[in-house]
Amino acid sequence: MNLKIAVLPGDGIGPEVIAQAKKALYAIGEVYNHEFVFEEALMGAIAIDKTGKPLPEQTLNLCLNTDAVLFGAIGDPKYDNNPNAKVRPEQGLLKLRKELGLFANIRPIKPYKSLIDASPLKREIIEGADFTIFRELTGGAYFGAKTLNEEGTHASDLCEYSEEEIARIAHLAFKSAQNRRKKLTMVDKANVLETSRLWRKVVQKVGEEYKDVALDFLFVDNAAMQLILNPKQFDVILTENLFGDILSDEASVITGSIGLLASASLGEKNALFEPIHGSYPQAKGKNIANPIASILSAAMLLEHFGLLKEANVIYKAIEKAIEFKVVTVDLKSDSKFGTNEVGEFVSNFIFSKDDLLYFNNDNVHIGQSTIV
Ligand SMILES: NC(=O)c1ccc[n+]([C@@H]2O[C@H](COP(=O)([O-])OP(=O)(O)OC[C@H]3O[C@@H](n4cnc5c(N)ncnc54)[C@H](O)[C@@H]3O)[C@@H](O)[C@H]2O)c1
Ligand SMILES: CC(C)[C@H](C(=O)O)[C@@H](O)C(=O)O
Ligand SMILES: [Mg+2]
Repeated sequence: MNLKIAVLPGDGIGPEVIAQAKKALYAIGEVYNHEFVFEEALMGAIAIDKTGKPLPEQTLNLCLNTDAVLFGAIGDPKYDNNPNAKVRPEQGLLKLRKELGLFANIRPIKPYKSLIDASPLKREIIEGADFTIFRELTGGAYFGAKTLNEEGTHASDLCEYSEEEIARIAHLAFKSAQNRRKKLTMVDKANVLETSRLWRKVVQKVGEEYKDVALDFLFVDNAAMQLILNPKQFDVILTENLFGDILSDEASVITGSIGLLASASLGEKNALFEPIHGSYPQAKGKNIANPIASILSAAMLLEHFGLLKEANVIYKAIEKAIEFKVVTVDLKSDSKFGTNEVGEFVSNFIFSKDDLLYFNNDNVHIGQSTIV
């Protein structure tokens, strides 16, 4: 298969983790005879520094005219700590999501067996948890009208949703539930918010077309608690933009690190793949950021194009990296391995075609060669 992939490394740890995802895709291309053509472009704080804009036209045009986008992370403390900044890195990402029509952000959450103890939650609570969050990505308070009065003393963010915006992601979430354990939990704040009541009404109506899926509802405050108390109860969670953002960071704790969580952002025509974490500026340039979320985002990209065998090789490589403890310090505080070594392990695993992997003397070997 030939795929043109726009790569937006972004800020902070973005370039380091995306380099590892690219390595994995390159190895897949070589081993399975696919041609992946990568083209890099600017977005975020780095784009503001170089062009004055967080999403330059050139980047947007590239993303609109490509098969898929692989995105790292954006954001920089110089903007986070300055509420008066009018131009901000995050505007680039939001504009890109809107322009590409990426209304559904899919965030799978499943702890790895050998990492159960990396989570601060008890084994019996998280073992067997396996769910996916469908987060609406182009509506809600993120995109509604924003105001700030002249004195700078009063501000507002309008939260708006239309029936159509809710229905299109609801269909995707129900279809996903049909292929899983057939349960969909809609999370909202329908006891307070008008938009949430519209969500409930529309989701109930859409649900009539998916009678084999059990639909239930949770208020978001309770959902935040249930995620930690009993995450096994969830199969597919469907929610609006802001709640999905917050709940998915919370859910990452179940897996042991936010550095493990990947996502796919899908629209009618375009697709973007991104880790759920941010630019983690404290780790920039230190070779300590976990690249697994980005590598798994690349695997989701392959899956999106029907390259299931190839995606599974990456999933297996990550499982092996975790099993052999070739992981970054977020997962093992005394680890001697960094971002690059995890990425090397994964690409070596792909090139080795799963050939006799073993561990001795603190090194991982494939066949006769030492790979980390
Ligand atoms: N999609 C995105 O680009 C995105 C997402 C979230 C935040 N941000 C931006 O990132 C900047 C920092 O935000 P933040 O500190 O709230 O969130 P963050 O996700 O960057 O980091 C929060 C914490 O998560 C952990 N973490 C994150 N990524 C990790 C990784 N790959 N490996 C290991 N640990 C990791 C670290 O402990 C870190 O302190 C801000 O400017 C914010 O706007 C961007
Ligand atoms: C950086 C920010 C705009 C973004 C969001 O809130 O959507 C991030 O937190 C995410 O989860 O992708
Ligand atoms: Mg977020």
